[in-house]
Formats: sequence, structure tokens, C-alpha cells
Amino acid sequence: MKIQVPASSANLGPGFDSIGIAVSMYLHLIVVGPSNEWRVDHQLGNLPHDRQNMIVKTALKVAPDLIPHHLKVESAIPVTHGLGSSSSAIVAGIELANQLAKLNLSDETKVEIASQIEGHPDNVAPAILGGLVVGTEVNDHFTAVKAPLPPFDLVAYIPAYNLATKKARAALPNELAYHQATHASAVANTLVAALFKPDYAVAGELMEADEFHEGYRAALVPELAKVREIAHDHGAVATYLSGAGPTIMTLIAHDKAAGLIAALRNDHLNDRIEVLHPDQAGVTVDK
Ligand SMILES: Nc1ncnc2c1ncn2[C@@H]1O[C@H](COP(=O)(O)OP(=O)(O)OP(=O)(O)O)[C@@H](O)[C@H]1O
Ligand SMILES: N[C@@H](CCO)C(=O)O
Repeated sequence: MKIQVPASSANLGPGFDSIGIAVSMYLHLIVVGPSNEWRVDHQLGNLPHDRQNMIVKTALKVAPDLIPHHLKVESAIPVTHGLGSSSSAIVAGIELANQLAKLNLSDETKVEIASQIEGHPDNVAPAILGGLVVGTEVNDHFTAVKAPLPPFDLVAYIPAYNLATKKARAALPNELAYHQATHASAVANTLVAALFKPDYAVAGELMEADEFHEGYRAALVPELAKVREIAHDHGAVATYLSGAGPTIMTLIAHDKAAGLIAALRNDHLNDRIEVLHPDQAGVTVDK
């Protein structure tokens, strides 16, 4: 059995902790078979190979009586880079439990469980449902609503350095002044309206008008301003900090992506670049 989970790009500017899009970069979890102990083969650096691995821990949270299995993880999603690697691992763990214990979980239940574990739905909901998703917690449960799929390429500029979500969240203030909070929220509300209409000229402007997090994180990702400036010159829809960073995501028409990449290279922005597409399927299982 093979479980496929997409990476995801959260926030899209002001949609902090609530908006995210699934993208065409994948984690594959291969279930080799039952084993004496949990064993996770992977080439993802220092992550655990035993039951301490986040995928196994999540599966056991959902189905505590699962017998140990030998698993293989093949993932193109860089860890601690703002492409939702932890969410993809959590979603893989939930689906592993779902399949092995035959739980028949609904998408809504998977979103609820994953959001409870991750704390917010912006990465896990698109990783489960696919596409562009807006969600939040209210009255002790999570709600996620799918928006129209943006018809753009997503050019991911992926700096080599890691940026743990914990560190990027520590850069945020504890409080926002009332007038600032209401304005930041109004920008986000209008962005959501534009994404559902859809009106991508309006959405693009609002995606770059975040007041919740990007300003506080700018010093941690110095490339953001430069990439955004070059993207403007090449007709991009918008550039934003993907999740907690350091990946910088640019939404751009397919026929303009190559010109943007050439310009980034010309300006000595030499890090890894991936041209991604929205993933529509979310988590899938190949039995
Ligand atoms: N394939 C994986 N298997 C097991 N654990 C993983 C895997 N990928 C990520 N993790 C766990 O998730 C942690 C990284 O989570 P973190 O939230 O800091 O980064 P991210 O999810 O890549 O970025 P962001 O949330 O900003 O998109 C790792 O340190 C590890 O504990
Ligand atoms: N919304 C989250 C995404 C990473 O978990 C953040 O920006 O911190």
C-alpha cells in the first residue's frame, strides 16, 4: 500500500493560520508489511526511524492498538522550509491508521484530527482535501471550506537554510493594537472574497498586504523583498512567505514563470527553485 500526501503552502499573505494551498510536491508512505517493531526507512536526516517518528506517533494517536509495521518514506518536501512537511507527515499518519485499522474516517474527521494535532488547519486541510482551503477553529471544532483553484503556477524559491516554525512564530508579537487587528482582519476578509469570486488582480494586491506576520518575519527571510520586487517586474499575481518560511512563493501565469526564474538567477538568487502546480487530490491511497 502506498499513501501519497501533497506538500502545502500556508498563509498566502494575510490568511495567517487559516488559508493554504496543496501543491505538486509529495510525500510517499509505503507500507512494507507487519514487523516486530515499528521501523521507518527514510533519507530525511535526523528524523526518528522508530515509533518516535511523527508519522507513527500520529497513527498510534488515532489507532492505539495498531501492530508495528515496516514503513518507507520517500519525500520531496524539504523539512522546516515552509512547505508543510510536518502537516504532510501528520496526514500520512492519520491515513495510515485509517487504512490499517479500517476506520473509514470522513474527510471532515481527518481535518478535525489533523488540525487538533497541528494547532491550525492551514496546511493540514489542503493536504487532506487538495486545492485551496480556508479554515479555522470555532466552538471547539475545525471547519474548512474549499475555494476555487487558482489557475497559476507556483514558483517556490527555497532558501537552503532551515527555519523551524517554532522560531518563526517566536518572532511574532504577543498582541496587536485593536485598530491594527481589525484592519489586518479586513484585508484578510477581502482577500477571501476575491479568491472566491475569483478576482485575482484584487487577490494579488491583498496577498501582499499582510499585517499579521510577514513584517515581523522579514529579517528571518531577507530574500523576500527582492523576490517580490523581481516578481512584480515579471507580471506575477503575488509573492508571499510560504507558511513560516523560508520558502518564498510566487503565483504567476504559466507563460511568465520561465522569465521570472531567469530574472531571479540573473540577480544572483541562486537557491533551489521549483515550479509547482496546485494539487487537486489531497491525500490518496494506492492499495
Ligand atoms: N516526513 C516526515 N516524517 C516524520 N516527521 C516529519 C517529517 N517531515 C517533517 N517532520 C517533523 O516536522 C518537523 C518540521 O515541522 P515545522 O513545522 O518546523 O516545518 P514545516 O512543517 O516544514 O514548515 P511550515 O509548517 O512552515 O510549512 C520536523 O522537525 C519533524 O519533527
Ligand atoms: N500559519 C503557520 C504555518 C506554519 O505552521 C505560520 O505561519 O506560522
